Amino acid sequence: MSDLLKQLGEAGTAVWLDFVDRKYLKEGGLKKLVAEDGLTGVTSNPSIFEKAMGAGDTYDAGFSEFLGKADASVQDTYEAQAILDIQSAADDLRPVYDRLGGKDGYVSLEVSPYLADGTEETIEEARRLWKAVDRPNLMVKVPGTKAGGPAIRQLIEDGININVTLLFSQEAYQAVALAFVEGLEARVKKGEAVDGIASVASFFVSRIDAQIDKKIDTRVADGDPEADALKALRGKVAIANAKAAYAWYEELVASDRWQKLKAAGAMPQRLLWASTGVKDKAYPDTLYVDTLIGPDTVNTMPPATMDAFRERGTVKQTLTENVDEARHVLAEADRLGLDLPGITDKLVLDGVKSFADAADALLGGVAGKRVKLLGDRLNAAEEVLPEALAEAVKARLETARSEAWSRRLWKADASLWTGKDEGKWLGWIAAARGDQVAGQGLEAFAGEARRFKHAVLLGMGGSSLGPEVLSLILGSGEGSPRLHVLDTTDPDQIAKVAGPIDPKETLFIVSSKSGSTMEPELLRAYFWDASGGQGANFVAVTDPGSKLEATARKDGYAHLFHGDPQIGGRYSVLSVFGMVPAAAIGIDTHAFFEATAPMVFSCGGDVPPAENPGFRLGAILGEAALAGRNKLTILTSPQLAPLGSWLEQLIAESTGKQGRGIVPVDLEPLGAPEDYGTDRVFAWFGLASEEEPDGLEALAEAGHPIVRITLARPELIGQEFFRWEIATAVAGAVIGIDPFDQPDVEDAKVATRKLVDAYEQAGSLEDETPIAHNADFALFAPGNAEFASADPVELLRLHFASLSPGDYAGFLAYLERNEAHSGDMTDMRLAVREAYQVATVAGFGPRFLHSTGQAYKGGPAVGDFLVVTRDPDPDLSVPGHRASFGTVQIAQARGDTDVLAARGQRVMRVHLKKGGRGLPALVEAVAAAVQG
Ligand SMILES: O=C(CO)[C@@H](O)[C@H](O)[C@H](O)[C@H](O)COP(=O)(O)O
Ligand SMILES: O=C[C@H](O)COP(=O)(O)O
Repeated sequence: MSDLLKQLGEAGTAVWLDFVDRKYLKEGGLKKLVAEDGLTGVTSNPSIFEKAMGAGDTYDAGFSEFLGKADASVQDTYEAQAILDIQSAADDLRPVYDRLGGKDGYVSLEVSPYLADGTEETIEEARRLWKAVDRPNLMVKVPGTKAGGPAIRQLIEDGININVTLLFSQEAYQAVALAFVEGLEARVKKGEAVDGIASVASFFVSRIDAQIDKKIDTRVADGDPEADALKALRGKVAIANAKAAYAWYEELVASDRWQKLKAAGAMPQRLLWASTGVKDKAYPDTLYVDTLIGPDTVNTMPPATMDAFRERGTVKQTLTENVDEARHVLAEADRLGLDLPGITDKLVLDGVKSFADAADALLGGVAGKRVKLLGDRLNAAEEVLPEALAEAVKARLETARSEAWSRRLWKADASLWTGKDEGKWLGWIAAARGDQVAGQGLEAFAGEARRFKHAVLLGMGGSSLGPEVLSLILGSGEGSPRLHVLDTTDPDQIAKVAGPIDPKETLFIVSSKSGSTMEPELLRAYFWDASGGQGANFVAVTDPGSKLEATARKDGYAHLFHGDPQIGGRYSVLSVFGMVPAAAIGIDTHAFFEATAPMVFSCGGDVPPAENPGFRLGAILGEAALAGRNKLTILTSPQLAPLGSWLEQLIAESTGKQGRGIVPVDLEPLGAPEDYGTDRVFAWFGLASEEEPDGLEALAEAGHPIVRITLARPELIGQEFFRWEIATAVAGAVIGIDPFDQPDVEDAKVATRKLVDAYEQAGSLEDETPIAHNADFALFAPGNAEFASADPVELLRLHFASLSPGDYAGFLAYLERNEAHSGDMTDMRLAVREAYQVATVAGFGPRFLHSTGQAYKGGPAVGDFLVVTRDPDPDLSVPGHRASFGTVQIAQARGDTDVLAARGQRVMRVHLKKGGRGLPALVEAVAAAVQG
């Protein structure tokens, strides 16, 4: 066997291997090279790990062992394996390191390429990797970018061995060489040792020729008059560039400045030739080794180059040979306008990008394997999309990958949306790991709550819908109270809850982020009075400093739980707003977060968009909306049905604004494919144990887009909270809106407030004149608009007749939310859907005002609304207020109807008459109207 590689090492160029792979290490490949070829080092980079881990199953055992220990992020899952490989390679090289007294025997591990622009992050990561690998013969690789320079200086000062990578130009090399010197000098100044600190400067070779040669070939083909001079430079510039760098190195180590450090024991930063596999097959495959041999250098070779050199390399001191000729080559390149500086600048950027791309591919691959290994610990999602949408989603995910959306979202980068204050609204990400509730004493509170028979939650929207989902899907624990959610001003509904409970045996949870929302304030006043002012039975959940906090303190509430001001209401279920009520009813919040964690990690900033379930879903929702499929139709198995109300608020309030966005459609019974227009996307939620309804598959077959989500058990519902929060934020980025504001909810609140204030003054609401009426109901139109007929059914017919494809019909009832009313609403929806094949939505007021109301007012102006009111009987008065609950409810209906009309929606109000047949009469009239 040839000993050319050994000779190469003896000639001063250390032989390093540019390759790592677990199987190779396990089979003793590296040890063999050390023994037979005098190998003294190893380098790795993101592309190398991508090749090693991306294909095959070598790493699967390692991944599953790691995932078995604890759930972990994709980055940690990958990194744990990379560190094991690097440690193993370092151990194989340890005898070399010991034998050479630390002069060689190193293994390199690169910091994340995503950090190439961040000095502080690079320093932090390098320190972390140094500690984690815990081997003296590790070199941490740091890119020699602008941000990398100061990091290198600091890390050398720390005493960490550094391999500076991605060096292409003389300037960049000289800058990092000086950073290295400065780092050592800083140590000397502090009286710290400088011996034993190793560094290499990785100067890339073949990539330069690949670019220069391409330029030369184009110009020659184009008949450049300097064709001969250009051709003479082919395959020469990269080597000349490397030789010039070495010449500068020689000057540096001869300088007084360096000699002082040398006297203190410092080792020089060797030049390492990287990218030494030839790219042009016309060149000898040992070109970038043969030509770059000289003292105190390193050549890191891919296996094929190493094999080639072993067979036919030439060992000769070439680096210091023909230096003048090298300078001439560089001068010629300059004279001929080949723009080496431009090329090297671009190569740095391309290099960072290509390592980032490799890291994306690697992390994407690991994410895929992780999903398989997690099995049903992670909720499944399966998508069936029509071709055009599938293409658009694919393209969006690729854009999102190259623009680093997942990392940017996790870093709260507002430029992902409209660049306003979005970055201040991402507290829900940390909350999903349980961070927001940690230390709030939920376990003790859960224990205390067991003395109550009932728990009544008073709150709206983000403060009520999440807790309702948790209580309806998971139920109360043994011995813990039952939860009743009151998010209404409807007197019947309030009485339904107030009637059966004994306030002394009831825990009241007053929940309002702002602490100033009207409904919970009125409900608080009502139940405070009913309880006889029992502070021990009340707890408050609110943001710090709110009006509710002041009330809770004044009235001696048993507990005050603070929310995070960086979490908007609809994103707050995994913070105290969801978890305090959950704890109160005996849900083990610790176990809940543990069950949620796999999705939080799957949706992590380190998981590229295509493999990231939250980003995938967000891309689907966003692209579908852009293509006119903006009605997200929620279908669920019976047990998961309560999720829809929470989802409605999240989607509608986050995306429905500026005339754009997604209108969620919940509780509309599943129909046949022809019942639906082309404006739908379907989301199905089911438990693995439940049967999927027939008909779902028919929708997919008919070309409707469907995402099917399956949970192994109900306790995994927290995963859907997080998946959909991420997806909604991403859809917002695709649609181009701020998913964290709700500009139109406020308008309805203002309109209501005006009416209620007027009532408090005058004792009555302003009179209105119906446009038509019959024995059962009267019809009102905003602004008392003129209508063509006085026949209510005819007016309803005209109202619905304006529906065209892509529109939707809405039924908004300011009534008790009960089964009978819900059933009647469903009947009206189905009648309209059957007649016009449009999407239909329904909501109970004022509950929907804090949820879908945003999209109805601010979203696409294609809604056709019927608002239903009645005079409550009996009404309920609110202690300390002139206006009763019933009056407030009517005021809310009238105020919102006016705002809807002002936003260009078609809207009519139907007032059910006292003594009439109620909602069934309207059901009949609607059926007659749409059939007529
Ligand atoms: O460690 C280093 C440099 O320190 C090497 O792994 C370096 O990244 C590689 O040699 C290059 O990335 C390979 O470049 P190329 O052959 O793909 O052009
Ligand atoms: O979703 C939010 C609702 O409008 C309620 O807001 P709040 O929690 O500040 O009372």
